[in-house]
Amino acid sequence: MGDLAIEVRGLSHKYLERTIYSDLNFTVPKGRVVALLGKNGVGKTTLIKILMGFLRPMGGICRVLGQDSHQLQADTRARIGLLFEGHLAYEFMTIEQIEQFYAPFYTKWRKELFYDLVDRMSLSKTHIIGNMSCGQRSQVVLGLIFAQDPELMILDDYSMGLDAGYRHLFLDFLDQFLADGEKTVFVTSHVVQDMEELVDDVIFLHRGGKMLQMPLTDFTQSFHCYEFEAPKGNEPQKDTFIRNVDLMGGVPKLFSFMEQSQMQSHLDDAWPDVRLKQTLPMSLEEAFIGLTGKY
Ligand SMILES: Nc1ncnc2c1ncn2[C@@H]1O[C@H](COP(=O)(O)OP(=O)(O)OP(=O)(O)O)[C@@H](O)[C@H]1O
Repeated sequence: MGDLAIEVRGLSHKYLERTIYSDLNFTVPKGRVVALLGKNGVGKTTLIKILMGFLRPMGGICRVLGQDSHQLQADTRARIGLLFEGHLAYEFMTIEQIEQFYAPFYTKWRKELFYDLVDRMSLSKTHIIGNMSCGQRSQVVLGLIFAQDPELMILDDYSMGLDAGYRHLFLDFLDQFLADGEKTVFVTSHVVQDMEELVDDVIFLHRGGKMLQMPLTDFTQSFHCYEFEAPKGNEPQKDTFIRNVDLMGGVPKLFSFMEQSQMQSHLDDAWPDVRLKQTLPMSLEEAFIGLTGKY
């Protein structure tokens, strides 16, 4: 238990009649980098609200650094660096003022890390945050999070508004932050390709709360994309083993965790006119879409 940064057991939540999760279970061991991936609206931000105690779940257990998430003590919160929807509440402050405002709350405050990131924007320290671009504000927020030197970083869509250069700069900072192997990061992102270098485990969250958690390397090795041929109108459909079928783009493809020979046997039984042609290489983003669908 003491080795878990996040523990979610039997979690359920609803908005009116809409079930977001009915029995969500996963853990984030300390020292791991875990990405929560899912399509728009599956409940990623809701989960982060629950983890931080902003929202009380309707059922189940949610513990963060060993404490119930809706009863997190102030000293536990100070060990968590949170990026929440990329926004800053104190937009009337200047760069200098916000750094001075945050510093006393954190015992391990590292001012130099804040300025290391923020100085790269070549803005005066007296620049008011409310007058910055969306990406510049994100940069300030990220600087504030790194300066906290948190044990656990929870990042809800860190890429918001950052251009490709600043996004990669952030990833470099994150790499340094992770260097001692003791920090934990729980991240949601729509920039799936960034996750390839960064994360140890992925959690795919689907609509209605079904999920799949596995080491990223297991996912990339075991999830396959097959080109197939089938008589028109007799293409295979999704089932337990066929996770998705894509007929757009000229090359008909199906996606599955099954090896090619097993999948061909399955097709022989279920779709006798369908023949697999070859395994196609996939980027992580293509695999994500293959698993979750385009829409
Ligand atoms: N306070 C609320 N009241 C009613 N419905 C809500 C509320 N907050 C979120 N929802 C709905 O719950 C679902 C999950 O929302 P959430 O913001 O957690 O999704 P998400 O996975 O973070 O999406 P995105 O990737 O677009 O940021 C959405 O359908 C959303 O419309």
